[in-house]
Amino acid sequence: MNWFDAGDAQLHWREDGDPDGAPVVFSNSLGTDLRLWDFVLERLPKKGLRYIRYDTRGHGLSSSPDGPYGMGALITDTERLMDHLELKDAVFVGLSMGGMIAQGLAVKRLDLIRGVVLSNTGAKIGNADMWNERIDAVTAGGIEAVADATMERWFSKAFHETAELQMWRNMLTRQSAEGYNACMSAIAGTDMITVTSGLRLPAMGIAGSEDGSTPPDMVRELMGLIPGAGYELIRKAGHLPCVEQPDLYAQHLMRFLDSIGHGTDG
Ligand SMILES: O=C(O)CCC(=O)CC(=O)O
Repeated sequence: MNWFDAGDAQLHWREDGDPDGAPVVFSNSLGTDLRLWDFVLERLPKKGLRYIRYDTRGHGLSSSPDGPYGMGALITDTERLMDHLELKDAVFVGLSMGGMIAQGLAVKRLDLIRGVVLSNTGAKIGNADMWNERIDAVTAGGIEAVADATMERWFSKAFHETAELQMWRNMLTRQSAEGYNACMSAIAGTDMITVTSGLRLPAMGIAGSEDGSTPPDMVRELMGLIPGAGYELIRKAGHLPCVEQPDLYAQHLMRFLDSIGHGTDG
């Protein structure tokens, strides 16, 4: 178990794979912790690549400083963790909120980032009314109050028939309500359209055909901002295709890494 003091937040992080390998950093979505990536990591090679993941502040085992947060704080946490671990030229895989962190970090510290996978995310997600409504609901009734609706957005119809759904619902409802709300404020205040349009780096988007949070059109539009970016649509998956379709997710990720020689170019 690893714990890093990022200043006003303490971050829980984990490392897998080859300690001497090329770094791949994973960043989670709202309401999840670093276990989000378990199924994908099981399918990735043990040699040549070093996998780093962490719990965003307000989530998992990381601390939950008083909110609201700005996206800048979430980006700075990640920057500090990567500096602490002396990571350079990493491929950064960010899902939803994690994808916003990826965009901001690439704009701020391109030296840290060799390429980005922007999964189930956008340059801007939702609008102020939508986020304020959800923050109010959680303030009044806790995360439980929004959990069923969230499962509808996160997972495909078929996944709702599985017993596993309850596990992910538990992950959501066991997050800190204060941390969850504080991160919603960060997303609500984020619009990356202008800055992401200036990014020039290898990039791939991943969307889920049944994503009720960040639908395929939103991801396609985002990838249209970055010249040369790839785009993959994963069918039979909602907002978390790394959970529902980990084989395909790992295959797309490996294809992207291979296409830029990450982990194979010495
Ligand atoms: O998943 C995220 O990081 C933000 C997008 C969202 O609202 C997810 C959800 O529907 O709960």
